[in-house]
Amino acid sequence: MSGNIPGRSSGKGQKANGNSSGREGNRRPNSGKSGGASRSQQPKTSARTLAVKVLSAVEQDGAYSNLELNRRLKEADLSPADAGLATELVYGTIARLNTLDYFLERYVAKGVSKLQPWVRSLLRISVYQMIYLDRIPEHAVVSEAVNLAKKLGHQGISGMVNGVLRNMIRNREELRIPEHLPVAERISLEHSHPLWMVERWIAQYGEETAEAICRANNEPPAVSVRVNTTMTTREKLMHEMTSTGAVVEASRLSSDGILVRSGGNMALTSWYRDGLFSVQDESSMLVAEAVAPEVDQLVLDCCAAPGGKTAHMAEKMQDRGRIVANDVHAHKRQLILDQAERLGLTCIDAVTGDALDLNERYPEASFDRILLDAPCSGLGVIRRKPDVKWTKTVKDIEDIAGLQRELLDQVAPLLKPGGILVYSTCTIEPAENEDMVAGFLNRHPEYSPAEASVWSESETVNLKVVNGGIQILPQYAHSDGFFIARLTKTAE
Ligand SMILES: C[S@@+](CC[C@H](N)C(=O)[O-])C[C@H]1O[C@@H](n2cnc3c(N)ncnc32)[C@H](O)[C@@H]1O
Repeated sequence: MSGNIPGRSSGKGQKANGNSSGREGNRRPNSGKSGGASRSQQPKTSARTLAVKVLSAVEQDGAYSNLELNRRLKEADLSPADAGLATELVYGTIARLNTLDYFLERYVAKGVSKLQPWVRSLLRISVYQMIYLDRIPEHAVVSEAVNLAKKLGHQGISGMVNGVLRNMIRNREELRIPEHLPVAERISLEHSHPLWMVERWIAQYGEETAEAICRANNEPPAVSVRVNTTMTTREKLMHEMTSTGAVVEASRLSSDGILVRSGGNMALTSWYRDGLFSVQDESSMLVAEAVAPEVDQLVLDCCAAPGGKTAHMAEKMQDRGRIVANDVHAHKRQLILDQAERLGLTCIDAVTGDALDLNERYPEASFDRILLDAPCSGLGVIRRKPDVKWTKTVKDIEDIAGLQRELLDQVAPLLKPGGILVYSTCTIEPAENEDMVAGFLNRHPEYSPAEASVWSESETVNLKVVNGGIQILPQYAHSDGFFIARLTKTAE
């Protein structure tokens, strides 16, 4: 027998029903002051019922877990603690899916895949609580599951659920990953990632780094905010936050970033409403730092929505100059405009169109800076979006790399000689990152890596810069996995 399955640190040792979702950041729903003004009557549903319904909809209807969860939380009017538990159960169960099924498979006579989706979800959330949330007593897990099975199904199903869970508790010693598995299989089960992904990362990064990536992907993401430097300074804002009891520290990655160790849901604060900051991951803040736009410059943001990095660049330009913020989806234009308005930024011109056609809309050598924050496989943000692990395929990576290559080629002529082109992704896949940039530099001899001094202010100084690019892995600074390359066009 090998060692215990690593538990989620956020879940261990907290009070039952504590708001422990741990997955903070911009997707955490209904935490902080939420919960509804009047909960004098019984809530319409329980945390576990809600979690089962969300997970079943994700599996059966292909619903997005965050959207489905937010929608149901809004309808349900749960207490903040129960909303936190429902959130933890949904994201935790998705994050640990293959490991939970591995254990369940031995105890479900007809096989996990033959169960009705809601029964499968109920068993999964129950085993998740047993293994990863030791604050909830096992007898409570079983009785909650049995009651829920009676409510949603019938006597036969509740009997089966009772039998499976009690049997697992009786044989708790067996809820371990066996020793002597091939290394990729062990990592896949211990850290709950698909085998193909683990094998791919071992081939690309080696065993030790691949395991560290997988381990980091199960950590709760940190909460960080980016100061709107057109309105205040990091020091002033940190001082204000601290004076209200929040625990904050300066980001060591970005000079505009603040890490919020505790302080509730930042998106519900008056500072956020008044535009003093935006909620953003630290790695992602480094993208605008790499662009380093200057006052009065003309900047093109090719794939801009929802506009986080556009706004950061506008702040860096002290809102002077012009940023063309383009996105292919018409409905996302409003997201960019809303951000700009909240942050009091007026230099952003939000436009709709395919970035592959930008070179038909603008003359060659128009822009001082170009940002291509490309659509990507998203394998750097698994902590925030665990579904990505189970939905992405090798084919998706190949397809998106094809689009990235075309996008780069199409926007390249639009940069002025001497200008800066930044290419970034929130993935850790070399085919979309360093290999993509190496290929681009081969096809475009007019481009070369730009000087890398922009990185020297931050902790990224220790990262290897290859072809003008840095690869941040999620375990380096406990921020999102990101790739950022900074290229320049020579005069000819
Ligand atoms: C990684 S996100 C950009 C995030 C954004 N830079 C930010 O910081 O908020 C990629 C964006 O590319 C857009 N997109 C995808 N394909 C595109 C295309 N062919 N042309 C323009 N935008 C595209 C998507 O709608 C998505 O909003």
